[in-house]
Amino acid sequence: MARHQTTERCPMNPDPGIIPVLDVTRALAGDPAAAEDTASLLRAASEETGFVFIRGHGIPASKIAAGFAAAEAFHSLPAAIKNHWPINDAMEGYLAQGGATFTTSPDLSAENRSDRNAAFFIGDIRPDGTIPCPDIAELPDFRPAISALYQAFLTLSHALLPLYARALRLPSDTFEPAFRHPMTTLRLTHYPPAQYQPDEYGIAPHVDSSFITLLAQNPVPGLQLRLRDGRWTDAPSLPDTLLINTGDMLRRWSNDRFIATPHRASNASEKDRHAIPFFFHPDKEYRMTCLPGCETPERPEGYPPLTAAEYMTWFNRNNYRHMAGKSA
Ligand SMILES: O=C(O)CCC(=O)C(=O)O
Ligand SMILES: [Fe+2]
Repeated sequence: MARHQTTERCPMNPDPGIIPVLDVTRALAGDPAAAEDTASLLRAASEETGFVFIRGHGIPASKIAAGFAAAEAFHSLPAAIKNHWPINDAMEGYLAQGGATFTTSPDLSAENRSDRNAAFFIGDIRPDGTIPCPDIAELPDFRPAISALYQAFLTLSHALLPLYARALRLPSDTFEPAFRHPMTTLRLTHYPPAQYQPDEYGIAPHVDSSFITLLAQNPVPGLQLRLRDGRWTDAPSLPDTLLINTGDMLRRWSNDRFIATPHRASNASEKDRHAIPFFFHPDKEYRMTCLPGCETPERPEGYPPLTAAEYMTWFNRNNYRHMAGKSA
């Protein structure tokens, strides 16, 4: 089997080459040489860009299309129906436009306007293995389509863990004990066409709390990343790929070796933008202590050990208005 792998330039990106495109087909099929090559490309992407498109991820296009169809149908329902599942303290349910503004850090989000998106959040898998996606009488396809997509994202996230371990030059099974009952959220986000005011966004600048986030986008682009030099650049919606980014937990756990790149999204088009991110976090009680090899003389250990749950409490309090002042 050929060992050589390349990252492609991204043809639709106005700043070409910023987000590498990585074909993970052979690595996920278990070819060890391909896994090493893929891991080293993932290392470069995680150290420099924090975002990478992946191809060959194995999730059928039809499953993703069915997920988007279900998400679009949900967001088209009357508000009175959507509000049957109001967002709760576990961050599950429907958050209408106006409910959230990301304020992760003042240098990312000094403004105070509400984000111009509406979102439906499906949270952690229950102890009996159920995906907590409601049955919606008006939309019989909703639960099956969304549960299937959730499951596919979860399976893929687990499959990527050995590559992330190798990318950090650690044994392939390093992350297994941390992801036995991962905290996971699937978010169905709708960015309607809108006239944006200055300092107003579809989703304001932020970093994700996750270990990694997997993102599916409909064909309407709108995501932007802040590069290391401070410039913002557009990310395209690239067909047949998923976009993966490093979240803040992996950044912290790797002692800043892998970067969590600030990003934001808006919809300046006349079409509806839909995005479906899947946030993959370690087990609640798993204590993240600086990963081996991430402590160097130039970069001495900077972060005290913290459980994933402790981190999430901090993150949610700082990022969602309805959680302000609440304890976990
Ligand atoms: O809409 C997008 O493309 C990205 C959304 C995002 O960054 C998020 O939900 O955390
Ligand atoms: Fe994000």
